[in-house]
Amino acid sequence: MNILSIQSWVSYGHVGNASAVFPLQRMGIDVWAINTVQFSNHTGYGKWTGQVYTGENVRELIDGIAERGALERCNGVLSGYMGDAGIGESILHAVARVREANPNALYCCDPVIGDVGRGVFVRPGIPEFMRDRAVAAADIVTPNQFELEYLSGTTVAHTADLEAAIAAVHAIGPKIVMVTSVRLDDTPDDAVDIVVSAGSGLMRVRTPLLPIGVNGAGDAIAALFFGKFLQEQSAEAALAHAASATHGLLKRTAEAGSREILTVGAQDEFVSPTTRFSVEHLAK
Ligand SMILES: Nc1ncnc2c1ncn2[C@@H]1O[C@H](COP(=O)(O)OP(=O)(O)O)[C@@H](O)[C@H]1O
Ligand SMILES: Cc1ncc(COP(=O)(O)O)c(C=O)c1O
Repeated sequence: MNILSIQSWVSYGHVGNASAVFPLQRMGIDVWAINTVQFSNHTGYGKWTGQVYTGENVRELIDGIAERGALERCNGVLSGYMGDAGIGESILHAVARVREANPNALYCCDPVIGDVGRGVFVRPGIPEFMRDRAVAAADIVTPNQFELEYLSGTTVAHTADLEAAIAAVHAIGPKIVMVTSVRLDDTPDDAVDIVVSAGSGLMRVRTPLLPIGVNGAGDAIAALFFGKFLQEQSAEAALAHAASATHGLLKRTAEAGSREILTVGAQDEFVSPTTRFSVEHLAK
């Protein structure tokens, strides 16, 4: 199994490819990583050093891999934090080239735009590119609740709003939608939900809310979901695994009092999560 993963790189800590690549490798998946930026650390610290790559930089790596004749063995493309809107076209170029070489390959787009606490944290043009181009090309999308509201142009407070917003995203193209960090008006104060729609009703995993705020969990959960989906061809199995593994990772991170997620220290969670949460099928 091979995944082409196009997202950010940080030297210190774990977001983007530095959060996604190792969990996938630990699951036995080979990852061909292309970095959209190389930063010292994630932008949640407020300060960082490093470079944002151009669309051309990203494109030449894709074309270089294609020249090796490898794309027919690529099972999926995963994209995340873009750095600059100009990189978007190169990601779609990658998706087109991979689909040409392997018509069964899937594209999973994590539409990294922002979150409830920080608002939009990407450069101008990226939110619009995600909404108008990337999501339309994707088979699977993994927005958090804030990003779901942006993509659907709606506000999500009740279950009916969530259903309508997810339906609006399906209408753009993706057959599978995973919404992370779902907190509705009836969500218990001590819980956080992950909701997946794969065509026939909503599936939900509810986990305890931990007393931490970290970056990179969204990148990990998208990778875990996509990897498991490609391995098992089951959205339910992918949801159960991704939610359980991410919870295990964050529980260990909270216990250690770490500002960075314990991608290496908690690696067993990516294979055998300590607590396996079950999937509920929500009634219509
Ligand atoms: N404080 C927390 N307590 C429990 N789970 C969390 C917490 N923060 C994140 N998670 C888990 O990680 C998932 C992804 O995190 P999220 O913050 O939504 O990612 P993103 O980076 O895309 O905003 C959430 O759906 C949830 O399962
Ligand atoms: C460089 C970089 N990549 C990716 C992300 C996305 O992180 P998260 O998984 O928390 O959405 C961030 C968020 O700050 C970032 O700074």
